[in-house]
Amino acid sequence: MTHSALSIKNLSYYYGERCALNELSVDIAEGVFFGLLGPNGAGKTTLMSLLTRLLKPASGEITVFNYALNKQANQAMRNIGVVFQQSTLDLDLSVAQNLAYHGALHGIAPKEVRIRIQQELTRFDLADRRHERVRNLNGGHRRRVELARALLHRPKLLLLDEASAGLDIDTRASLNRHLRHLCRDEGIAALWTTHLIEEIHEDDQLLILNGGRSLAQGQVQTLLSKHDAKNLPALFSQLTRPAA
Ligand SMILES: Nc1ncnc2c1ncn2[C@@H]1O[C@H](COP(=O)(O)OP(=O)(O)OP(=O)(O)O)[C@@H](O)[C@H]1O
Repeated sequence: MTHSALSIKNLSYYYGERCALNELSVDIAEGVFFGLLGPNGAGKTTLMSLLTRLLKPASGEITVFNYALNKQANQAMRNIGVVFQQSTLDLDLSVAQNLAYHGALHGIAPKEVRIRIQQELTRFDLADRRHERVRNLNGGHRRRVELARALLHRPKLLLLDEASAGLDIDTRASLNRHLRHLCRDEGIAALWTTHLIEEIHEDDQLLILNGGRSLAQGQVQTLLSKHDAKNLPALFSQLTRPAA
């Protein structure tokens, strides 16, 4: 039986009068790579901020592995790993130091932290860079360090806000592939937000968000048949085109 990793029900958020998210509902099962596609201003970062408790919803419910985010925040947050749009690495610390701080923040014993750092850096092909300052790494390697850090406390749900922003095409594709393997091989659920259509595949689960509203949700192939669209770019422009 598959379990729900993330359940969002009727979630709304306002900046003053401006509605940034309007009654959004989403369900993501464990082990699923879930794409969230939306143009600039769609509400992607607002959603990420609500999911990580940086913002408080105006209304609605968020549940992570059956823990209500507002009432059982510690249990819910323990299951979440995050990669924000803007890098949050300390450039003057080494790769290993950045990860060690994260481990300490999560209350993991130092010996165990050292073991996990080695495991995660090996997974991302960065073991030989562990003592290097983050400042000396290129953009793709920095992103991999952020992913390694996000996984250090062994979360079962990863939230990635435009994690591939600013990377070249090959590095973006490799990061995207890596995430898909994590979902498939380790049962981790990932919410991958992007405004780049090519990062979404035809067998992915997808939410198209625009103006804070869900325009479509489901498996891409099913959505294409339902809306009689020949491919995802066509569907996206059909759904997001302003009314004449
Ligand atoms: N701090 C803020 N104050 C007022 N309005 C805001 C604020 N942050 C975002 N908004 C507005 O809320 C809406 C959703 O913005 P959000 O940043 O969540 O979208 P996004 O999909 O992440 O966009 P992008 O792809 O450009 O990062 C937009 O209309 C935006 O202008």
